[in-house]
Amino acid sequence: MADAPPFHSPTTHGFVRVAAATPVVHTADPVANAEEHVALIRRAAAEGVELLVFPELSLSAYAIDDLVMQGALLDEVERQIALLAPLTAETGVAAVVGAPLRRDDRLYNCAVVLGNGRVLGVVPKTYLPNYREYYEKRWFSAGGDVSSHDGALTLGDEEVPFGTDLVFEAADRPGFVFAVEICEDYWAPLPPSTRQALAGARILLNLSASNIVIGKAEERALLCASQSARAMAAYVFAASGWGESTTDLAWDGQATIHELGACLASGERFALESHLTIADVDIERIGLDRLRNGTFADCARDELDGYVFERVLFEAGEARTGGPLRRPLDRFPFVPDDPARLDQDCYEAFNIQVQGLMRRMKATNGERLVIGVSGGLDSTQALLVACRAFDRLGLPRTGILGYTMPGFATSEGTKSNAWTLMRALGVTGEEIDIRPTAMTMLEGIGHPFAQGEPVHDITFENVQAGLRTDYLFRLANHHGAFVLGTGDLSELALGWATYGVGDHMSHYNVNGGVAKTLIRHLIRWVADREVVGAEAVPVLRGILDTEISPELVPATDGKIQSTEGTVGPYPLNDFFLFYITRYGLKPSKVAWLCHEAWRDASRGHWPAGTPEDERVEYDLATIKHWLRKFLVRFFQTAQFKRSALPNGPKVVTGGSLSPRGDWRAPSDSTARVWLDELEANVPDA
Ligand SMILES: Nc1ncnc2c1ncn2[C@@H]1O[C@H](COP(=O)(O)OP(=O)(O)OC[C@H]2O[C@@H]([n+]3cccc(C(=O)O)c3)[C@H](O)[C@@H]2O)[C@@H](O)[C@H]1O
Ligand SMILES: Nc1ncnc2c1ncn2[C@@H]1O[C@H](COP(=O)(O)OP(=O)(O)OP(=O)(O)O)[C@@H](O)[C@H]1O
Ligand SMILES: NC(=O)CC[C@H](N)C(=O)O
Repeated sequence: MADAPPFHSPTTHGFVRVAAATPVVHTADPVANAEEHVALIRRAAAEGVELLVFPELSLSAYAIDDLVMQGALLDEVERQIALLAPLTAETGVAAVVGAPLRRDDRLYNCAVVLGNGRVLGVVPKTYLPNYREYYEKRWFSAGGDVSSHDGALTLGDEEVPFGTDLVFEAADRPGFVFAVEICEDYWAPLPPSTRQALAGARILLNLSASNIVIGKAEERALLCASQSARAMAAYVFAASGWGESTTDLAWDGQATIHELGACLASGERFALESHLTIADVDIERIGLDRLRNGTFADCARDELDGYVFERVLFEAGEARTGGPLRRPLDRFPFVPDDPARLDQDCYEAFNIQVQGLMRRMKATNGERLVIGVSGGLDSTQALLVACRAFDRLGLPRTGILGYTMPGFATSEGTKSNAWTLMRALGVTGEEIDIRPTAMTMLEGIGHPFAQGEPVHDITFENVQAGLRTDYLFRLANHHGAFVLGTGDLSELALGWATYGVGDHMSHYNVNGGVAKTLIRHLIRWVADREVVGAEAVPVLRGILDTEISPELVPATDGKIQSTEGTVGPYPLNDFFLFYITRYGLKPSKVAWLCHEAWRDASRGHWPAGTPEDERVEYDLATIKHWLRKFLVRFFQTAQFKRSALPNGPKVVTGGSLSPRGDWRAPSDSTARVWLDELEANVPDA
């Protein structure tokens, strides 16, 4: 039996390591340029790169004007291609180089794809710029109508596939399919890479020689980002830099790698040394996203009518890339590290919540709502949303009826936070002690706690959670109000709520679309910006410092009931939730990514405002332990709660778990397939 693929390799988890090369250019000197190529291919191999793209006309240089028509130069370019090809077998790197090549009395501006020691194929440039500073039609023929079915290209003694209809596919690595276009091609309204993607290419390469003028780098990055988003692909862009002739123009050597709209890596511009820009692209995620988004396949059916792409097969070989992962990876998928992005996300999340509630208040002519205020994170966030909604609707905050309802395990700390918060926000505060009613119910059902026995089981917990909800619903009737729900997305993922007659139910829930890790930052954001006034800021900071607890079971030996002690740390659960619901990734990949993100607290960035004591790390065994529990909760035991949810807005792309807002699943399923995959593919140590 073959050995299991190495767990700690990006290749095992569906990544391909790609690079954009920025060689120092030697004007009209193919021999010197080939030397730069050799050095960069070797360096790429040492970095575990599997696919490397060079700039446009990288073997001749781009800005050589009429010299590109010289026989000596064209012959030398062909000789250097023949010398470079074997290096791709020796190193295992597939390399795409730029070259002017002749066929049938025409000269083409080409991308030459080298792999497995030979020329796999040659793709001519489709769109030749011939305006302002560009004169390409003076030298080159446009390749748009060149099809590999109309004949090969002769290079030395070899006949190689030649056309704009080529996509290159690794026979031994599902989804490792790439295609190439050349500079101006992606300035066209319909770049060739669009159809290449529809034909199955997941990695799109652009060999470019784009002179730099003010503002151009931003424009190129925009095109790369948008093409990677629209074509649902990775887009690798390599522009020529230092050494290109500055007779009339200048060259910055921009190199970027984008995937599904996001920038994974960008190289140094205006550098004087040859260098590589490297990133691991997730071809599996691209495949899953295309699968999920039916529009991609529908568009392929419409737009590929009449186009026949030729698949050129090559061998990618065994996994050579070791960890760590070479791409940005947020520890908190719902909470970006970048402060500007986090600010924007908080602004949007808070306003989505506020707008959702305002619409419902308007639609019901509501002027009052009731909410249970515990002094915990979720009810605090819902209360902040309510205050802002009331302010914007011009309603007095006294119409928000906050009830703090101490039970058998409510601590003085949270109760006093609840009161301070309600007072600081100027809402109507009331207190209802639920213990006498809870005792009556426990007695009525014959529960041993009513006889003085310290039995703190699920029934004991749910009697309290249920009574609070019962009170809130009847108070709503009594005051002509509706009940504002507080349960968050992470709790819904875990089924961490009391079903039906419990905190699971409300008339409208503003938090159901917000993950717990984001709720923390939202409260911080509201406090920092004094969105609901300055008075509540100190108590909001105090609430952020309180351990998360349902406070349904009394503390033992001074230790309060810890939610995260039972369900696992929310940062891990939110990580699992995001990758499983948003992309449908396998548990083993989620575990590996999570380990990459969390194994070393000193690596990478933390979202602004993360306290020092929350900057922790997790080993693989811990991650596997909690992921196992998550899978059971998420796939097996919690869905019935999600199948019956109150209304509330979808907030994050990671998904809403409402059966109407996004996630649909059976309430009687099993977690077996996910657990089996986890056990089979994640080592214990
Ligand atoms: N698939 C399915 N279809 C229909 N019914 C199903 C079912 N699976 C279980 N059930 C039934 O559902 C009941 C179990 O569900 P449920 O009554 O909700 O009870 P359960 O999930 O066992 O307990 C609620 C949990 O949430 C925690 N909680 C409660 C309140 C607030 C917070 C918080 O911190 O936010 C946490 C609490 O500590 C406790 O661990 C059982 O009667 C079971 O028979
Ligand atoms: N002592 C309490 N007084 C009033 N309402 C409560 C009390 N305890 C719980 N609730 C209500 O039940 C909901 C669920 O309780 P839970 O403890 O999960 O939430 P929380 O305390 O707001 O937030 P977190 O789960 O982040 O601690 C609360 O949001 C609140 O609306
Ligand atoms: N080499 C090219 O195709 C350059 C054209 C491209 N539109 C540019 O502005 O850089």
